Amino acid sequence: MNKSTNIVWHQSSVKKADRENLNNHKSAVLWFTGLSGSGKSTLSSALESELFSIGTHTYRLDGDNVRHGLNKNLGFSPEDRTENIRRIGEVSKLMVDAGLITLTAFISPYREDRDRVRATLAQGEFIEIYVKCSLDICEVRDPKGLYKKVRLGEINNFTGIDAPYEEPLHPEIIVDTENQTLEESVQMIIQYLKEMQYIKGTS
Ligand SMILES: Nc1ncnc2c1ncn2[C@@H]1O[C@H](COP(=O)(O)OS(=O)(=O)O)[C@@H](OP(=O)(O)O)[C@H]1O
Ligand SMILES: Nc1ncnc2c1ncn2[C@@H]1O[C@H](COP(=O)(O)OP(=O)(O)O)[C@@H](O)[C@H]1O
Repeated sequence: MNKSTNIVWHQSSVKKADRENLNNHKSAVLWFTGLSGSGKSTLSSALESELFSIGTHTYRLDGDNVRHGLNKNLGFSPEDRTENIRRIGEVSKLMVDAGLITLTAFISPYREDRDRVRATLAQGEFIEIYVKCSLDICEVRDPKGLYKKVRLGEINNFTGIDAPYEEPLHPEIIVDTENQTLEESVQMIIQYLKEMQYIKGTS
């Protein structure tokens, strides 16, 4: 709902296309989604390093980090998760407008919320990457000890346990972190970005 009235959109004289030309690559959001422990942070971080090393302008937004600041007033109820993703979507849109390849690492469990972000961006600017990993393996990995806390009854509404995760139906990319190495997943995404001409490169 828009509470503001009497507001008028102001066009910038420097356009997204100008920034993309200057950067020598397109801008887009790489939207990583998956269970806690599936590998969103690890993979998006490794990919950002790789993109940075080949001269790409990037920025990465990560669930835990954003919840320390911009979204510190939000919890894990369905409504708060929806608002979390809405805000991240808006921030991502600004970053795409700024010419960046933006990487986001949020569970983003609801299909409708992800699709809403997709709908705010232009065709091809939202690249959904499903970081696929079974709940069993995520729980074995338990990088932050959160699943252990869930089993001890210390955390409620945990995604995959007592809160839903809706798998993407038609993601642009699926990485299977149970069966692919980190490097294989990074290269798979780099390959996609080259093939679809977001970044320059052979193939
Ligand atoms: N109840 C519950 N459910 C899921 N996750 C929880 C919960 N409580 C805390 N955490 C920690 O918060 C991180 C998820 O935040 P997100 O902003 O990505 O979540 S969401 O997209 O709004 O669902 C998540 O980070 P990742 O493990 O990196 O996914 C957890 O570290
Ligand atoms: N192929 C892989 N890809 C990504 N992470 C992996 C892989 N194999 C094992 N891991 C491990 O799984 C854990 C994933 O944790 P993290 O990246 O924080 O997940 P998320 O951000 O989705 O919660 C890390 O400890 C990482 O080292």
